[in-house]
Amino acid sequence: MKISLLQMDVILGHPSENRQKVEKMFRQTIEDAPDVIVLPETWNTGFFPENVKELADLQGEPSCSLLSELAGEYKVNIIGGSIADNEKGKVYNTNYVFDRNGRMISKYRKIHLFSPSGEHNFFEHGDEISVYEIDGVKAATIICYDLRFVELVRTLALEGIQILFVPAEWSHHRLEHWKTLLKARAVENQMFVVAVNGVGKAKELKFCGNSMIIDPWGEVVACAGEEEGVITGEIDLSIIHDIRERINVFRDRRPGIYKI
Ligand SMILES: NC(=O)CCC(=O)C(=O)O
Repeated sequence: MKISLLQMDVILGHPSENRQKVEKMFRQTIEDAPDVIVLPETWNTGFFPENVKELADLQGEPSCSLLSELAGEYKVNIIGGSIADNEKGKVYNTNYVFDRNGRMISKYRKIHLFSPSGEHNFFEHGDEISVYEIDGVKAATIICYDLRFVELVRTLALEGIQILFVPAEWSHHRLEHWKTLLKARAVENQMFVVAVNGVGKAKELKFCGNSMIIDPWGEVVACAGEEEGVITGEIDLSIIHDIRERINVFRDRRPGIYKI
């Protein structure tokens, strides 16, 4: 499976420019013939302007129509990063996923809002996980700060996912946390982790890029720098079977002892 990561410099507070940018980057990327294209967090508004409620999409529109059309036209799966999404006056940080026919197959709302930036004062949190299949492979999306919650990712692993997608707008101050936590989630859950971060700045906040694909052994398959651009990597899903044969942590777990 070939996966392309759109590492964007999202323009804070300018959704229509960001949609144009996504379309342009997407059309460049498609020349690599990927099976899956992944976007970063809040790529419509940026993370996040004070007037996010006014700028947010209305129940996914117009961003969902754009992604659905691109997915259908180019017959490619799209993990739509996340968008600020206004539903009945409440704003959610929402991931939508589209299959090769342009059909929406998953909707996930960020469960853990990043309180140090006051995200909880502007957004509502989601309450549900969403597991989906792309080309027959079980996968799920979590969003940025969700990465710190080991319980959430283990829950998804126990649902049988093989690929975890992580759109983000992660701060440069915590670049080492980003790299370490992505690797840890891949190794401890014996799955692929595909993480797409932003670059550039939103006011004082600088994002660290370093979008990457990590295999279940913790090896980095592809990694971006700190500039806007696209990276593509190929993953071999048979590695999962191999590692679980050799070190079967799912068989050896002792859930009766754990408090979570
Ligand atoms: N957008 C976010 O959720 C930011 C999370 C972050 O930077 C972190 O350190 O966690």
